[in-house]
Amino acid sequence: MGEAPAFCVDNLQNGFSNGFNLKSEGCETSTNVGDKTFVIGGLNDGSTSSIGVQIYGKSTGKWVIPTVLGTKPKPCKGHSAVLLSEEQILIITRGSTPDDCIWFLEVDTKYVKEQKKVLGTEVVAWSKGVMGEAEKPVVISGPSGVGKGTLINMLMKEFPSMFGFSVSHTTRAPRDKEKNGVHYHFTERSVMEKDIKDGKFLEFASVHGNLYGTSIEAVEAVADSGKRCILDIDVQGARSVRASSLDAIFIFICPPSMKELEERLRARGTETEEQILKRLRNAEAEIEQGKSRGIFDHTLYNDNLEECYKNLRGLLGLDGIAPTNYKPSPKGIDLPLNHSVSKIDNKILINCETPESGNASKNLIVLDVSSLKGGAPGRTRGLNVYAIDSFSDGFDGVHKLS
Ligand SMILES: Nc1ncnc2c1ncn2[C@@H]1O[C@H](COP(=O)(O)OP(=O)(O)OP(=O)(O)O)[C@@H](O)[C@H]1O
Ligand SMILES: Nc1nc2c(ncn2[C@@H]2O[C@H](COP(=O)(O)O)[C@@H](O)[C@H]2O)c(=O)[nH]1
Repeated sequence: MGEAPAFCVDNLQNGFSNGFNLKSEGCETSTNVGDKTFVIGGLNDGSTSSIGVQIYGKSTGKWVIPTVLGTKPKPCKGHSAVLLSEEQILIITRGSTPDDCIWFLEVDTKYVKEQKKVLGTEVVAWSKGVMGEAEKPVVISGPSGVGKGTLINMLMKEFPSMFGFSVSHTTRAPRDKEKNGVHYHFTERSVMEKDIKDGKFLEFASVHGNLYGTSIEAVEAVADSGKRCILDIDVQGARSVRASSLDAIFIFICPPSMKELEERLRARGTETEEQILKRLRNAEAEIEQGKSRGIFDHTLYNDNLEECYKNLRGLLGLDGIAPTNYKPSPKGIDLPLNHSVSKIDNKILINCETPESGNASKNLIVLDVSSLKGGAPGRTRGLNVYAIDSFSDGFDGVHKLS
């Protein structure tokens, strides 16, 4: 802390960043946000550069290396940075795949502010941009044995290309037939506690004597596959996610009675007598919290399984949708290496040059950021992209890319 970073460009204090907070040449950019300058970029190995973040305090005259949360962009051939608001910087990477070129660096969002308090350091958070109106994640909660897993399996079986499961971490021992990385990431408590401390979890809770948690990576992996994320978490976890910026639908599954819940837990045969009694004791409090206001958008009673599943399908807007007709949303934009970036209101204009028979023909890609949703931890949804073709030879037409 305090020393200028190795990749620092000259003259930062003398106006390195231009008046539009936009710079697209070289392997690093600098963006002014309030009295801080965010220098993004880094060490260049000749062909690609890895994206690091350093903060220069204009009033303190000191450099700070922040805690960086979320998965950062892969090494690329440079990037452009555009200040969207006092909260976030849009990063467009060069030489990346179409699904990996639009990123957001959150510098002062609600999530970043909270994490600054928790971690006691400067914090920034990466969130990848997702094209189009990706559907909200679905949080399913309810007492142990109520049938959450059964209902989720039915959804995933009927709509395999639509839903993806957020694989949680847990310190509990695997049951017969449970596979590491599929049902859970089974982990040591000390490892999980360190990862929690390092900000890798969207939420975590102590449930029935073990630690359970949803990693940011688990949710991002599903979003990256173009699928709608389903989380199976307890009520404490649901409350934490509700307080986060993950804009989700929250559904509480309620048993028809405690007697029926006990019978289901016993019939499942996966817990010892002591564990069954502990889960039943906890169930009463969970049901009470589940019914209280403020966490859940919907409650479904799982008495008859088929009926409950039909209601769940209805809630998620799946009635009348043929599973085979579902196509994951478009993945991204194919940007040429040479492009320049500018901003007008909520539109980011990307000028792409393609040399054709001696004449440079230009295409303009318009990135509409007026309807962004979600953000770190997780993905930023709602990016819309339009292309305007060959405007050097005259207007050729507009077409929507997402
Ligand atoms: N409507 C239902 N009627 C009868 N049995 C059911 C019903 N729904 C689920 N079950 C059965 O109840 C048992 C518990 O279901 P499941 O494992 O899906 O619960 P869960 O809520 O995911 O539990 P946990 O939170 O412990 O993972 C399973 O054996 C399942 O087959
Ligand atoms: N807060 C969280 N709760 C979770 C998560 N993953 C699962 N769970 C909940 O734990 C109980 C017990 O699950 P089991 O597999 O041991 O029967 C159940 O209510 C789950 O919903 C998580 O990541 N975070």
